[in-house]
Amino acid sequence: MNSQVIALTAGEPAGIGPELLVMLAAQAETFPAQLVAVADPELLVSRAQLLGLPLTLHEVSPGDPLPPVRNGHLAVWPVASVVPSEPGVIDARNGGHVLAMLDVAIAACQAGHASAMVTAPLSKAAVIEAGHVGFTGHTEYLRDVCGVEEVVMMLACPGLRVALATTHLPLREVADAITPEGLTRVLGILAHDLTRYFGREAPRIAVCGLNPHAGEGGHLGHEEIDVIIPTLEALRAKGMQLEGPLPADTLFTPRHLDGIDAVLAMYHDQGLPVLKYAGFGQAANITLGLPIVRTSVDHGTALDLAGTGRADVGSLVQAVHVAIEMAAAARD
Ligand SMILES: NC(=O)c1ccc[n+]([C@@H]2O[C@H](COP(=O)([O-])OP(=O)(O)OC[C@H]3O[C@@H](n4cnc5c(N)ncnc54)[C@H](O)[C@@H]3O)[C@@H](O)[C@H]2O)c1
Ligand SMILES: N[C@H](C(=O)O)[C@H](O)COP(=O)(O)O
Repeated sequence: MNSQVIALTAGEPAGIGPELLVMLAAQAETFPAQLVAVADPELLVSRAQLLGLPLTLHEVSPGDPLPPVRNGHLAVWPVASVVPSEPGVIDARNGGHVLAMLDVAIAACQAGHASAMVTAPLSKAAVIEAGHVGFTGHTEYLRDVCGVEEVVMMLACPGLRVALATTHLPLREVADAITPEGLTRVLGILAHDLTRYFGREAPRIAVCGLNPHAGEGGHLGHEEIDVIIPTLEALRAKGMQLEGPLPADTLFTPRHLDGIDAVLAMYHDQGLPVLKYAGFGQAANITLGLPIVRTSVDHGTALDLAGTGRADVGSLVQAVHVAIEMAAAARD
């Protein structure tokens, strides 16, 4: 009997999430933990039938005893979808269902029925169109439901960790969102959780500039001089090991990354393209700063692949392994 229980939310019903959960169930015995889907059981069964994959479901409630781990078997905490779902065709009426699965997984982690939650991809648009105006992603939703002021999105693949100073913001709003207070909170959470979950004592963090060539001494933007440099100096004075701000175009080269535990990028598409180029399919998305452990895949709903069986389960496998390692470290 494994002591860890990992709650897996199925994400957008029309996307690849449900079939990735079925693929994961096929290799359940390879994980040193019990996997529990938080999903619509009928949907999982229909995707398994469509792809010709083995699946026996065991419907239970959070806190109930779980069945023995066997390949092709999966425990499920049922959350019914609102309308039946066709692969690749989003129906926003299921947007609330997607959040309901998250709520069940979060509550299970908070109650100690799960050691961690791992999320399959959702469609932000579908959730917003279901009436959840202001929704921007799992990361911010978890922050709000867990009642913390700040969280940090970090994606990690073998050899590289990239965290973000700002997450799901229109590019036009990014510069104004980079403040001394925000950067201080983000760097504090990043350093703290690199130690707590990944054993990096006194972690070294390389920080990107915002502007081309880190502002070129103020000729190509002032955010480095006005905000980033003074914030890093203040944090260095308190003992944090910070490099930069460095020009983002050359920071992601082997010489600069040598000995660095994580890079802090200023915005989503400054850091994530590099990470996904380096490790798409074997990376995990990790939310730092939460009172619970949450990881996710490095990809989206891939509607073009849904129902084809061609989606790669690699990132979900990695996300589960990272969640198991983090939950074990948190328990120590
Ligand atoms: N964790 C999450 O919930 C998450 C993450 C990223 C994007 N999204 C959402 O997903 C939706 C689609 O986003 P997108 O088009 O930018 O990215 P996407 O990752 O869904 O697709 C980008 C490309 O990668 C391919 N791809 C994605 N996952 C794959 C897999 N497992 N195996 C093989 N190929 C794969 C797709 O076929 C597509 O060509 C958006 O609504 C976005 O917000 C959610
Ligand atoms: N920014 C993530 C990515 O590009 O992979 C993705 O949108 C998921 O974010 P959440 O985990 O906050 O939903």
